[in-house]
Amino acid sequence: MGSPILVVAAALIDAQGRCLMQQRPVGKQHGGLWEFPGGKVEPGEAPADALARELAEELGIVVAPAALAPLSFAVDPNRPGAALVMLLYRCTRWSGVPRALAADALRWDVPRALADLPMPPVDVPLLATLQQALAAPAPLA
Ligand SMILES: Nc1nc2c([nH]c(=O)n2[C@@H]2O[C@H](COP(=O)(O)OP(=O)(O)OP(=O)(O)O)[C@@H](O)[C@H]2O)c(=O)[nH]1
Repeated sequence: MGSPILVVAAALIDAQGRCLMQQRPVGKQHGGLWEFPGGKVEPGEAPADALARELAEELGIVVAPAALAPLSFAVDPNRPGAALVMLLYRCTRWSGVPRALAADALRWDVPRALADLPMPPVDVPLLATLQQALAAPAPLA
């Protein structure tokens, strides 16, 4: 197996505790499935910088890398050649209104409802972790 592919993704959470998922365009790998916005880390790029770049490209929003809080990670070994490692960050602060610049559709909903959507296998445990994190009492500031 070669080097893992590193993918960064964001759980954008609004004031009502809803999370944003986007639908991958039909024709791409995982086309039609619902995923967290994000993408591959480029060589030499810090993960949070890569995610801020992807969120600007895909949603047209501005996010400070410091506003991206690591939440969890998961490994998708279900690929030829190399495993995919996905780092999920939680984010509650951004500027702009997310638009579907790279996806077929966007959807805001509570994690419990999003779990019914078809999604890539690596997203399933990450969404479950997010659901638990949002259900837990808020940490002391
Ligand atoms: N952004 C994102 N990608 C995911 C998720 N789950 C998951 O398996 N992936 C996979 O991780 C990879 C993300 O890379 P990407 O979004 O830059 O891929 P891409 O095909 O759009 O870009 P590329 O054409 O430049 O390779 C894809 O293979 C995608 O299917 C997820 O929740 N969010």
